[in-house]
Amino acid sequence: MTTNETSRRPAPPAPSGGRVLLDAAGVYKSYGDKAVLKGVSVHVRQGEIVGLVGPNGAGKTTFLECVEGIRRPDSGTVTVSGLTREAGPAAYHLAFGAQLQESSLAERLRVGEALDLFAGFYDEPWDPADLLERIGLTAQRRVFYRRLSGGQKRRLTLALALLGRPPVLLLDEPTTGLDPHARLEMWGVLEQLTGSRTAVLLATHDLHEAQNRCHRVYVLDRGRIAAEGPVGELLGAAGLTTRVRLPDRPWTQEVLRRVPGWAASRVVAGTHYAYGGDGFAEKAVAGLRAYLDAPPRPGDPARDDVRLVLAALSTGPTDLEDLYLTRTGTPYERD
Ligand SMILES: Nc1ncnc2c1ncn2[C@@H]1O[C@H](COP(=O)(O)OP(=O)(O)OP(=O)(O)O)[C@@H](O)[C@H]1O
Repeated sequence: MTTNETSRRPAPPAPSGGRVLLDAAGVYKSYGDKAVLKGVSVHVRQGEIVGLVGPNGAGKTTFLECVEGIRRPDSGTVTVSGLTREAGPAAYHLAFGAQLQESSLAERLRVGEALDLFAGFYDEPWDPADLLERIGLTAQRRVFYRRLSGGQKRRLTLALALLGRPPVLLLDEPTTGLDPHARLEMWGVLEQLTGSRTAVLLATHDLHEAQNRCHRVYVLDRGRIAAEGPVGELLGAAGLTTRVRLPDRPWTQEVLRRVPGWAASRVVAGTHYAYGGDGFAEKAVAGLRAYLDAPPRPGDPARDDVRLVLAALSTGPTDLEDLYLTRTGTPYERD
């Protein structure tokens, strides 16, 4: 009657004991009278890949731009590799490599020329030919920038961010627009190149990547950090280890919140997602079946409707998407 969904893939173990290479504390930023960052604190250690996730407009790019020195925070401190922007642009920009959400190069610059040009900014750059090989763009070495596909452009801008062998890497949606092969290659390159040396902070909308590839995540919502930590720990601490997915009805919220272990619900496009701790799914299904077996009482949902809901119901372990749905946006509300 009900479907059991696939199991959760564990997040990689976090490296321990690395130095904090990126330390942002209490960052506030407004555009005019619109407060976008409201006291954001984020740190990333050497060897850590940390995800920054959150809805459109949450402030992820603004935060990265504050770290990159493109924007000046109204208050708060940002230290990258022990430096603040007061060190001056030349010194500060050597402390990190950045791939912006959108960037573009001269249209008639060839891939190889771009790498040679940017390599000139650093004392000990990555060997451009080696980097091209690792990033999978050797065949495009003589191709004009304007002739590259969107995914190839993303790879090139990642290569440019890596060129100075930076201790900190800041990436704004690095895999957006990449096909599945290119995504895997990008992650392979990142994990291989960063090793235990680099601290990586990346903003992404791909929650599965954030969960499977990042040691920790920060969930940013409307300018505030709504959750922070390794995904598995966050789900356990919030009592959100089990998900029940079913069609939403006028009665579902009332019924489910009485089930022992219920922690949260969201309704998205007519589907009700209810979350709870271990064993919640079995209790929720048993609670619904009880309506079919017991004598009907006034106010109970119609049996036929309960049958339909049970037939469409599925259960499974939660993942970052569930944490995201319960920690961002507006809480459960009936229309
Ligand atoms: N230069 C600007 N001037 C005024 N408002 C801005 C500016 N840049 C961004 N904003 C606003 O600040 C808020 C946060 O934007 P930001 O781009 O940081 O969010 P985001 O989390 O990166 O979003 P997305 O996931 O859509 O990329 C949005 O409401 C946006 O409209």
